[in-house]
Amino acid sequence: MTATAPSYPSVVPDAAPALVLDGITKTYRSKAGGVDALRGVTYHFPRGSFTAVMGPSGSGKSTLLQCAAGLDQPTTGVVVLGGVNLHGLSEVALTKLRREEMGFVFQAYNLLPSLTVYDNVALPLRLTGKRPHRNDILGVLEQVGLSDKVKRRPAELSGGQQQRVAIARALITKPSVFFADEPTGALDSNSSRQVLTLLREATDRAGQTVVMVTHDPVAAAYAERVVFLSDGLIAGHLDRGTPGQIAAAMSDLER
Ligand SMILES: Nc1ncnc2c1ncn2[C@@H]1O[C@H](COP(=O)(O)OP(=O)(O)OP(=O)(O)O)[C@@H](O)[C@H]1O
Repeated sequence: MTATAPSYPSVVPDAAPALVLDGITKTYRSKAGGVDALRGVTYHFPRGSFTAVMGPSGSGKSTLLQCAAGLDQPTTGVVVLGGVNLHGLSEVALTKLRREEMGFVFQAYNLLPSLTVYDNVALPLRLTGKRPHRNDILGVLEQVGLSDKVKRRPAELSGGQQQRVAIARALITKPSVFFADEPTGALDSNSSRQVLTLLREATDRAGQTVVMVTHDPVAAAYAERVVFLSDGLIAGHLDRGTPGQIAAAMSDLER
């Protein structure tokens, strides 16, 4: 891939972190025995930061994201998002928090095939009982460069365009934290660059926080910090690394 190096934010992160992981462990139990996917992860994600999470296959990246977003429960430890401790929240309260404060961008775009682009983007507002305003929907679609695709259905779009719809859908609720799991995994370099630039802008312009799991050092270089996981633990971090430096750090981990 040949993405150009991103610029970094002038935003100074607030003192209160957007997201806190405190002593997170996660053990999956199965008939074959337990798997310790996370073995004690403590990390503060500053407000307005863009953090990439990398690590070898099976190191616990997706598990970390799932626990941080309240999609799965840690075995022990605490997740605090925007000052709210997720532990002990009812499923209803957690769903509300997810819909209002979190945006999700996954490798599979998860758009509803029967809805138009416009209605896919309006959906999160409808789910929270808010009336979507046409100008707001058109505004985010313009932001992601899809003003001319409003009436299309997902199957009539390229992968990169579908992912940009998914980002518009995540942007519409103005979430404080974006969780992205391999958001460019299925995209070519040009589409990847567009998607990563949108995530970068969410932090730089709107002060939102992005946590992105990726295998791709070029994608990770859009973040100001890469946190490396190894065997369920944070093994270190790299600030403002180039793709080459990030790839070298990954090779060291995989040795
Ligand atoms: N539902 C599950 N049941 C049992 N074990 C699981 C489950 N989900 C994940 N694991 C195990 O937990 C560990 C961490 O998995 P996880 O998917 O978080 O890793 P990852 O770093 O995201 O991997 P990859 O890069 O391959 O996607 C692995 O050993 C995996 O096999």
